[in-house]
Amino acid sequence: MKTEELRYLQRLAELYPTIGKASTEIINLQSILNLPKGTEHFLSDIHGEYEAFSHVLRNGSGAVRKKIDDVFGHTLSNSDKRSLATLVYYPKEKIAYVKKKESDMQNWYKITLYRLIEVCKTTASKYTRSKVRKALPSDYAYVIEELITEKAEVLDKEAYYDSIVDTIIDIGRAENFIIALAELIQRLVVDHLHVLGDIYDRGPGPHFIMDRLMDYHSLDIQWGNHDVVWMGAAVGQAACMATVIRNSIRYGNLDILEDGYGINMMPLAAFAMEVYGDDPCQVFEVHGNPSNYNALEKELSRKMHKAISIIQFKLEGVLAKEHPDFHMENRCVLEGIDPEKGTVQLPDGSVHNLLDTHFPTIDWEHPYELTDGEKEVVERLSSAFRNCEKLQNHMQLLLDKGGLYKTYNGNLLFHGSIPLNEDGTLKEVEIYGETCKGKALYDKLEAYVRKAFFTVDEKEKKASQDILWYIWAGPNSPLYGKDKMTTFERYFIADKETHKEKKNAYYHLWEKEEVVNRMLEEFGLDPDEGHIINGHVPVHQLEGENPVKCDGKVIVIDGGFCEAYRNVTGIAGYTLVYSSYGLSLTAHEPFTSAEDAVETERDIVSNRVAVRYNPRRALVGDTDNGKALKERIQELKQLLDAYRKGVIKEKK
Ligand SMILES: O=P(O)(O)OC[C@H]1O[C@](O)(COP(=O)(O)O)[C@@H](O)[C@@H]1O
Ligand SMILES: [Mn+2]
Repeated sequence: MKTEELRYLQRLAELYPTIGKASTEIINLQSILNLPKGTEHFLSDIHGEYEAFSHVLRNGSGAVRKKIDDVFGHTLSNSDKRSLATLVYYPKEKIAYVKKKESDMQNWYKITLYRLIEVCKTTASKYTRSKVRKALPSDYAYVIEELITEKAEVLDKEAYYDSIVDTIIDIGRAENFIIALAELIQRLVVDHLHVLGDIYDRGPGPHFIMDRLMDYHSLDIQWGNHDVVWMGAAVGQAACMATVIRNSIRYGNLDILEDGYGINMMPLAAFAMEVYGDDPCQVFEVHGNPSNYNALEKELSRKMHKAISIIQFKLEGVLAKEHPDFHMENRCVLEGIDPEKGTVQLPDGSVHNLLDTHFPTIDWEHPYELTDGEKEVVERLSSAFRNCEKLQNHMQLLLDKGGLYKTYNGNLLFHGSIPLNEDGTLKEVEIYGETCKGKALYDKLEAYVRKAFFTVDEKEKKASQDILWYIWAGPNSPLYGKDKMTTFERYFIADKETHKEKKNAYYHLWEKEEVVNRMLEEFGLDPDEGHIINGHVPVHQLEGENPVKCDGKVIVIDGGFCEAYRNVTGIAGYTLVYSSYGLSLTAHEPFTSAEDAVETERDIVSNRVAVRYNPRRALVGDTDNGKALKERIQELKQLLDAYRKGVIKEKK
């Protein structure tokens, strides 16, 4: 035996100091391998829609309802099953609703408790006892364990369960207990959550989503371009910060910054009032014209919207010039403005009339230079972002649980795309003088994201922070995946041709099997078994687009959590569930409200489409975790051998 091997086994022996202990662990691990694989749940492009997100987590994209169907089959009516499902999603609200109508609550409690216990039993049966125990609410851990574990030695099981349930009702704990069971079912139905990016922007509640993710039991996140621009804002990258503020104002969501994160917008408001006081700022209308704003607030929002947009265009011009290798010179738009004629010449040479010609802060000799007033706004806001504890905690979660991509149980997950050439080969991208492609490109960019937060070298910090802006909107950024971001054009030019953003080759080559196979192989995955799963581009269901590409090898799950994009998607998004039976895609109807969900008992799951059935039920042994467990078993067997051969001494 080599010395390193021996040293490793000696360390293992500290954890399993006897033949007995090592043997027990082998048996335990071996039994886990034979349990069904846990269910994975994939969500993407949540875009601040907290309520819809919360609903989908509660119902596991149909996984809860499927469990109820499995447990009760034809023994319960459809309407009873629907009621039970709603109770699992919204236990508190549903109980309150039932109380208004039901005359015999004692009886309802009893029936409901029995039904929930049955669902819990089946849901828990695919996990080890110790895993279930960890998921149990501490108040009721003991009782629930009693109720969901088969009691072989109790002769009159019915009487035993009856007495427990009756006691729960008698002592007035039925409601609490029902809530605890419902939440336990929600938790056990989904073993692991994947969030494929774009948690932030457009919708009103990204901070609530982050809070919920903070205490989610098992998760990973693939950063979206919108998440990365928030990371940029959090480290004080000024162009990213201006973008985040602009997006928040544009969607009438300043509350997120002010109330959610406690970032005071007064410096920007005061500046906007001073500089754009008489300017109606018509092209900076707030999206959706929020009804909760009064006329004055709307006017102020437009001024702030314009003020921060101009700041953003200036900062972007500076960055694009500073980093020619980013190839974002087409974002140097201000220099093309002819203030006299009221036109702009875009970097492609085309000239267009401007919809707004009032630029009081632009010095035409130096169009990208911030005025003193703008500088002060940027400095004060940047300090507020950098010092916001809650924002920093949320970003820390993105760093801890997230990355630019993930390989998990044979599948490749990322938010946007993989830069490709038209011939399907991986595209070489230059980052600060180094060219890389495919996985290496992803790895390099991810390292820069982390450096942006943690490096102490000032030069490296600035370079890394600027990369965050590149990832947000750069032409070869895998997360952005389009040739340019036409934000300026959308505000200032009527001609829609100038608004077009061309998607990179990935978005049509994803139908070509040999290209998809190559991408999977690039990330070390088996192309016969694996799938690529991504979000970022809304699936235009209304135009007949299918979220499943390349015969099921690529699955696109951005479908329209984002309300603003509902007119093209037509539905409220796709989510994916990967259980031991296979992969299934769920289409969701628009979510209205929790009250509506409780009253109408609607699942908002409009249909579930199988993408792939497993030929046999997948077991833990087939998963990545299973592979790790098998390795551990091998090591433990070597340890046993070492004990038996006397190479290592037992410590009794
Ligand atoms: O419609 P909005 O919110 O103004 O956003 C438009 C911008 O958002 C983007 O689509 C990026 O956001 P997504 O990552 O959600 O697609 C840009 O390509 C586009 O310029
Ligand atoms: Mn995106």
